Amino acid sequence: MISIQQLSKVFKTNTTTIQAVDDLNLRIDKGEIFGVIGYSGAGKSTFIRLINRLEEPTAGDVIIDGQEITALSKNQLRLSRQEIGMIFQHFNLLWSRTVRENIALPLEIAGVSKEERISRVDELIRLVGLAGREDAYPSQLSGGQKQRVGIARALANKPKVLLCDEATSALDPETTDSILSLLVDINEKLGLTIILITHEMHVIQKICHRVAVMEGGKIVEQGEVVDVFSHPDKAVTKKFVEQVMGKPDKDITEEAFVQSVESGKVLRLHFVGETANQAIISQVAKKFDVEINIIQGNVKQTQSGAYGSLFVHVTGEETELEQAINYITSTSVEVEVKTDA
Ligand SMILES: Nc1ncnc2c1ncn2[C@@H]1O[C@H](COP(=O)(O)OP(=O)(O)OP(=O)(O)O)[C@@H](O)[C@H]1O
Repeated sequence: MISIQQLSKVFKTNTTTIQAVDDLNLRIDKGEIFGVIGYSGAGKSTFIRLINRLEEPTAGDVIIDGQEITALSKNQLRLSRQEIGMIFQHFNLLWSRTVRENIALPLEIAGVSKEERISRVDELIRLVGLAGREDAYPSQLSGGQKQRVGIARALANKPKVLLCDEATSALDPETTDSILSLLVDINEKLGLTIILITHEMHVIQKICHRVAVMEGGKIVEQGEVVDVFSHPDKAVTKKFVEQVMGKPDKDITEEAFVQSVESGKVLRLHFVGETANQAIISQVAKKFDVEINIIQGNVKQTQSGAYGSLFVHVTGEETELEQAINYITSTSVEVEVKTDA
């Protein structure tokens, strides 16, 4: 759906030259939720604004659904932008217009008839969960509601792509989650391709299929979210993974527990991908005559399955224990035996 080739942006001021985006290459599939994460100054905002040419590239190409965006004239670009919706951290709503009027604005600009506008706006209001608030002004809305208006407005012209520029950064955690769920819902219902930029790994974990990590204007690492979570390569990626997983578990309590058990086995079960969805613990407890105690665990759901580990103590007859471990190993859960008491 989107192909980005050797994309660069250099800002020149009187005193300095800043390479904000440096030779980016990326392919994003149709229907994908693709996240770009990076710290402040990494070049994320510049990158996302280059996609719809809110920022003009210094070099490189952006191709969306076969159309070379970077080759369009100003007039062609205006039309083409109707197919690229965008939402912003601070919503960018018109304060003098109601919810309904804000959502209708891009339809007015596109020359859609009044009758059609009314029915499209009604449909969008239902889609984003704003029924009952149609006639409110932005100043009367909560942050989450304002972003819902932003999303409805971005979707008004049925775009192929939705760009999200730190869309949840101004929201509290609970509202963030409700907006992220709405984005997943829209992605699934409409098959919309979504590109988002963020500095929060939680956002990536919750809704993205793939992620690219940006640093110094470059993409330093990219892949499926679970793969990046389980094998972060670069130091910057490891720090982002720690944001949601905490520091790698080398904690004293684990060692102390391993020392203290008198029978059974202490295992660490590693989940990467689909497996955590299979309720493996309850299956093992039902199939084999063993007791399983979960000592500690940290498993996060991502769009492409779960990632994390569980630290468990399993007790029972030796043969049952062995069969249980063999069974777990036969799934894609990785088993690490910490003790053999
Ligand atoms: N209009 C501009 N003129 C000059 N320099 C700019 C301009 N816009 C961005 N930059 C510089 O480009 C670099 C990348 O900025 P950008 O805003 O894209 O990063 P970011 O990862 O989105 O960070 P943040 O989340 O803080 O916005 C920074 O060094 C920034 O100062």
